[in-house]
This record gives sequence, structure tokens and C-alpha cells, in this order.
Amino acid sequence: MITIRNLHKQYTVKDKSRKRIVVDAVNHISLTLQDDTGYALIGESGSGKSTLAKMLAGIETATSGEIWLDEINLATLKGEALRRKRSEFQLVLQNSQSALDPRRTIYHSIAEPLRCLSPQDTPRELERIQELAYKVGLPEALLTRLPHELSGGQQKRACIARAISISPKFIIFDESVSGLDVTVRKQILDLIVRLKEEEKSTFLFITHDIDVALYLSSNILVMKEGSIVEQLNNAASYDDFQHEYSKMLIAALPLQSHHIQ
Ligand SMILES: Nc1ncnc2c1ncn2[C@@H]1O[C@H](COP(=O)(O)OP(=O)(O)OP(=O)(O)O)[C@@H](O)[C@H]1O
Repeated sequence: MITIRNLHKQYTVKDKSRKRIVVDAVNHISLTLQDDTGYALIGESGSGKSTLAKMLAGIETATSGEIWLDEINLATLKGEALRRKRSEFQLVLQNSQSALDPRRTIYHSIAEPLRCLSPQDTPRELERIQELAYKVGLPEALLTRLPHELSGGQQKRACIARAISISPKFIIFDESVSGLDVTVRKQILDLIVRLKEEEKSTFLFITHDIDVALYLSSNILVMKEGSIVEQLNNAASYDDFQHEYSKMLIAALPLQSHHIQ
């Protein structure tokens, strides 16, 4: 179980007149994410979704507040213990190309977390990487290629294989299907739905697209100006959203809403 307690993130930025102002990107959020459960987090651009994801993934430090994994407050860990617990949080970013080392093969990128956490002998590692490639629908022949030799969808599959390689407790997908064409986007969404069933991980899927959120999960969190304004546990359609802001997001959808087919 992941427990977020009063998590806060402030950035200091300069406004137009170069005066320093403080932005509350994430504003005292408290939240519990259950094991082996899928969640979708939606909100407009600038609502703080990525900042929350980065704090969960350990890329950003919180200004205040706590993140607990089961009975452990991550802030109390150091060194190897922290590295091990941190590896339980894997992040799949929107831009796969920047997430994969451009000079190393796809095999190497997928194997990296495994090598860091639990090095295995070469035949066992090879077997595991082949198994992961199969799981995410990545042809084995692509493992020896460099990232730029793969399509956007294939790169995404490689990033997902990397994230699940060490069977983490928690996987965060940050806008992970943005920028893919409609058909490829659907394939990756279906892959994520399947993996959610197969893997014993908690999934948090971050998107600004309410249709994508509904397609992926019935547990939906709505974020506005750094706060979670609505949390649904059995969402099945637009009608389930009650908060004014959620309704505004739905009203702002194009008339011919792009339900995922
Ligand atoms: N490194 C940073 N320095 C200063 N301000 C930042 C930084 N990162 C984010 N912010 C600000 O924090 C707020 C939340 O940004 P964040 O990227 O978390 O939103 P988001 O909901 O993920 O948006 P998007 O959907 O566009 O990615 C915004 O006002 C943003 O300008």
C-alpha cells in the first residue's frame, strides 16, 4: 500500500517583472493507493500531475509531507535501503526516446534495472529479457537495435518492459500514450490493461484525457491546481463525475468525443 501524507511541492519562479513568486504545484495531498490496483489521475495541463508523479518516483523531493510504502516512510531510508525501496516505484514517461539510452541497445535498456537490483548470470538474464519482450509484444529481433531504430509504439513497449522487469510494487505511467497515433495508442492502452491483470503491481496512469482514464480504470482521481478534488472508485461513465471541475473537463471535450474503440 502506498500512503501519501500531506504531500506538498512549491517551486519558486520569476514572473514577468522578474519578481520571485511561489507556485504550489502540489498542495498538501493525502491519498492511499491500494496494492495490485489500477488508478487513473486526470487534470488539465499545469494541475500538478507530473510533479506528483516525480515525487512518487523520487525524481523530485517534496517541500513537505511523506510517502510511505507499507509501513515504511521513504524519508527515513538512506543509501542501499533507499535505493532498493525506490526501485519499487517505476516511472514510464511520455517521451520514450529520452527515457532510453540512445547509445545502448534496447536489450541493455530493459536489462538495466535488473542489473542494478539483482544481477543474474547471462543466460538467466537473456531468458528474462526475452520473456519481458514477449510479454509486451516486442519482437525479439529488436532487442539488439538502438532506440532510434524503433517506432514510437515499439519504444513505448521497451519502456514498459523496463519498468516491469523488476516486478515493482508501483508503476506510474505519465502521459504514456500522448503523441502516439490513434491505432498505436489503442494497442499500448490494451497492453497496459492486460499487464494490469497479469502483474502484481499498483498502476497509476496519468493523463489529461478523461476517455483514456475511463478506459483504463474505474478508480479515477481528478486533480486541479495541486489538489485532488474528486476521487471515484467505481467510475464507468461521464455521469459518475460529480465535482464541478470534472464536469467542466467533460464539457470541454470535443463534441464528437473520441471514445476509445
Ligand atoms: N521545475 C519546475 N520549476 C518551476 N515550476 C514548475 C516546475 N515543474 C512544474 N512547475 C509548475 O508546477 C505546476 C504544475 O506543473 P506539472 O508539470 O506538475 O503539471 P501537469 O498537470 O503535469 O501538466 P501537464 O499535463 O502539462 O504535464 C505548473 O504551474 C508548472 O508551471
